[in-house]
Amino acid sequence: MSFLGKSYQPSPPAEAEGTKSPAADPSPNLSAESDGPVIDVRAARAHYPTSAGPLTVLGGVDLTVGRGEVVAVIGPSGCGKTTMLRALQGLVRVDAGTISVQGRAPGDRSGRGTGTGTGYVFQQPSLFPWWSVRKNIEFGLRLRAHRPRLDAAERREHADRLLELVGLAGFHDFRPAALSGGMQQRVNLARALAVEPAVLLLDEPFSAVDTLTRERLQRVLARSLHALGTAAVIVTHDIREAVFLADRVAVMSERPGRIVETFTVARSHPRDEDYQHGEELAAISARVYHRLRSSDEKAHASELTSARELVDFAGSPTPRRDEPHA
Ligand SMILES: Nc1ncnc2c1ncn2[C@@H]1O[C@H](COP(=O)(O)OP(=O)(O)OP(=O)(O)O)[C@@H](O)[C@H]1O
Repeated sequence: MSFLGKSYQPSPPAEAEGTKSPAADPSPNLSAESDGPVIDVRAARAHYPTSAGPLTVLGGVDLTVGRGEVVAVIGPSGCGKTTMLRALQGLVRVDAGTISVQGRAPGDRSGRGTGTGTGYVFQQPSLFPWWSVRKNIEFGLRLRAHRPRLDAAERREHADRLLELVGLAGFHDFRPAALSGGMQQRVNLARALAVEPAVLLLDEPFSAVDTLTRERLQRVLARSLHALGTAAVIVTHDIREAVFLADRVAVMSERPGRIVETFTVARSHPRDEDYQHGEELAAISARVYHRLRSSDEKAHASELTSARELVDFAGSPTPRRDEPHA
């Protein structure tokens, strides 16, 4: 895959690096398991215990994500998007239904000790402030438990290539505090990608930056995922962001959340700035918007009815004693 004038390739399977056979320890990106979906969620229900009793948050979520596929999840605030990502990490247990990530239970680190090959990027970058940018990324490389160990020179080279991939070539010696929020989020992304996860989970990753930086980061993310063949689930409130990044946009209902409709974004990658501001993206975004709006209206229909009744009631003049009753 050509990148910024150079060639970036994910690590070859273990055999090519001369240590283990790929069958014994396959790459998450290139494994023999790759026929099935990387994420398979079926009728998943989950709740949080609260002082007022159990709060059902996931109301039967169905979601599949194929190898290298990017799915954006969009839905009203509080509908359970973050909870779904937490369930994919094994941090929230489902009461009913099933979730598998790379054919295993979420968070299952048994077996080959490879984990589920899942990476995370959250709203706020979580970099080690006392380390340089390069060292932060090298930390991600050390987490590649399923890979042959890299020596110091290889780690450095990998880190620099990842920095180049996210458009930060030359910033390797900077400390995070010397970078803008958007640049820090790029480093965060590079560190998450360094693990070479089969799937990256992103929770509103760009909501803390200004519009132009956000759009730049969206392009960086889109081309990085595409270059590495990494599948991703991205939770966002921004419809255009969802459409720009995703192969499919899944719309979630009000809590208890479930996927009520999925839109396919047929446009191939790489997607550029023209696409980001073009009519095609606007048209799909409008369809997603209308779907969100119609489920919002349905969810609030009873509220609206009561509000209307209230207005009717308040609006109807109270008969005065001296007025004749109708
Ligand atoms: N640890 C918890 N204990 C109890 N309730 C929780 C907990 N975490 C979240 N909730 C509740 O679960 C519901 C779903 O929360 P979640 O964060 O998954 O929603 P969301 O769709 O990601 O929201 P937003 O878009 O606002 O970030 C909310 O009503 C929230 O108050």
